[in-house]
Amino acid sequence: MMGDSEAIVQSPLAIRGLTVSYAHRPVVHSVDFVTPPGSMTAIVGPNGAGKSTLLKAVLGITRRLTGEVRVFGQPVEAMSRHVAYVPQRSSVDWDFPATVIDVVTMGLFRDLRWWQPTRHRHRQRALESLSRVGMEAFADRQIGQLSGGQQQRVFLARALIQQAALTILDEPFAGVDAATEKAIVEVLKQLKREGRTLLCVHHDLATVRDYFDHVLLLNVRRIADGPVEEAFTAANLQATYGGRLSPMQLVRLMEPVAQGESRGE
Ligand SMILES: Nc1ncnc2c1ncn2[C@@H]1O[C@H](COP(=O)(O)OP(=O)(O)OP(=O)(O)O)[C@@H](O)[C@H]1O
Repeated sequence: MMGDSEAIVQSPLAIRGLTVSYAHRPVVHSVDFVTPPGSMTAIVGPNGAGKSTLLKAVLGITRRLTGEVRVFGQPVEAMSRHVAYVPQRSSVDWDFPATVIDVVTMGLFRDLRWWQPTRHRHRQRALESLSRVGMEAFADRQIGQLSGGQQQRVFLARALIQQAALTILDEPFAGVDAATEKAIVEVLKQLKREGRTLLCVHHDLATVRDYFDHVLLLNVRRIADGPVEEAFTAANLQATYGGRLSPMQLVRLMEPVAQGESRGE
């Protein structure tokens, strides 16, 4: 049986007592959460539940009021090269003049020195990442000329090039078509098969059980977390979403996914 401290050292992400406040109002309150290695976790909760804020606080983009974030037992600040981040597409200025390959190569910035020109080897790595998301042909395109789904694939390629142990994604399926969603899910599942850990803010409750093996239900506080079959229950969803989910929606969400069937298709 693994002790608490051992579990934290082995865990790609361990959060303890995390609180974030805006204007003295806690929007994330006293959250404890540990990801098992190689897991794929959905963070779900209603609008304004603090999901994006939690991710940003983990990454140090937003200031933590209290709490501790550890990556494989070390403070996250010392482990940033092992953590890749796919931000919300809407949070980025896509008019900024940059090509697709520029954006993907940015994923290597911790390996580059300012005096080093981007080497042929780096371009090759960027092209490999782009080919994993079906975007190799767009390498020299301006990012402002891409569709929403293509932008999302480019962001994913930027995370892939990092070969990080932990990848954090904020709504990677928002505003993408079914084909892109399927392509992204396949890439994420492949990362999981490689033993990498994924943590993903996700809005579509109907696909949680098909795409993810773990879930964190959040509404300012941690309502529940664990393997999907244990934590993604009608009672926990009710506690997280309150009256926003009808009894019929809850019943549908509890129906098992048929073997070989993907709810996302
Ligand atoms: N920079 C900010 N300054 C002040 N308040 C903020 C800021 N960012 C977020 N908030 C507030 O914090 C709360 C949590 O926001 P957050 O974006 O983390 O929620 P979310 O669960 O990701 O929501 P959604 O599902 O709508 O994306 C909201 O009430 C939001 O208005």
